[in-house]
Amino acid sequence: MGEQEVPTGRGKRRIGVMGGTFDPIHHGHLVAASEVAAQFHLDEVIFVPTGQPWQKSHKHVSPAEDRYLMTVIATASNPQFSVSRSDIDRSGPTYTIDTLRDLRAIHGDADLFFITGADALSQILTWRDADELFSLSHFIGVTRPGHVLADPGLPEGGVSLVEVPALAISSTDCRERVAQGEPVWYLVPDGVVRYIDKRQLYRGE
Ligand SMILES: Nc1ncnc2c1ncn2[C@@H]1O[C@H](COP(=O)(O)OP(=O)(O)OP(=O)(O)O)[C@@H](O)[C@H]1O
Ligand SMILES: O=C(O)c1ccc[n+]([C@@H]2O[C@H](COP(=O)([O-])O)[C@@H](O)[C@H]2O)c1
Repeated sequence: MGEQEVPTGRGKRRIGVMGGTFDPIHHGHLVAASEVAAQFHLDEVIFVPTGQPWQKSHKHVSPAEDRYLMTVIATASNPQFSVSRSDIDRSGPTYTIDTLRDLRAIHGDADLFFITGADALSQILTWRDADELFSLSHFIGVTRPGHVLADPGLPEGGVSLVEVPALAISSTDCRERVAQGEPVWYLVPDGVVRYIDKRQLYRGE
């Protein structure tokens, strides 16, 4: 495991921000957050489920409350992990610029590190107010099987590229497996398997 040098204020709290639709949250998300927390000496990682992910508006997305609760269940046992309702409680489409402004308002002068997989990172210049994003947070792009990890042209020093253990898991695949009656044990945390079953998520998709 590498140790990462990143620009930061001395003595400031270091907070990772893991945004995602988490429909459902899976071990790929959790391993990415855990690995970045270790490599970047983060004090905590806040998972932020999206409210209305506008770039997924053509797809069916499960109710925000279900995605929030699955994220809480998945992260509950790790004292470094917490979950924010910021995006699901804000009305309208979810933009990371708003997420980061909300977190900055709450966490004062902490250093923020927004974690994205290689696929999300490659799209980042299409995000709302992309130019301003990089003044609010450092960005960390992580490897993801099937995707090329590269700096998509962010301002100098705005992004770090990090290798994390490869888990070829996607939420899409998990949903399809449930719909077809196939197991998702060990792809998602046990409590999330139980929650999907209890709420009958993804059955008719
Ligand atoms: N297996 C994985 N390894 C590394 N990063 C991942 C992995 N799966 C998702 N991510 C990253 O986690 C963040 C949230 O992802 P998201 O909730 O959209 O999951 P997903 O599996 O990509 O979902 P879907 O298949 O529905 O698009 C994104 O930055 C994404 O790139
Ligand atoms: O800000 C934007 O315009 C924007 C566009 C697409 C995705 N994002 C964020 O990227 C993160 C991963 O998104 P997704 O759709 O891959 O689950 C999540 O925090 C989203 O809010 C943000």
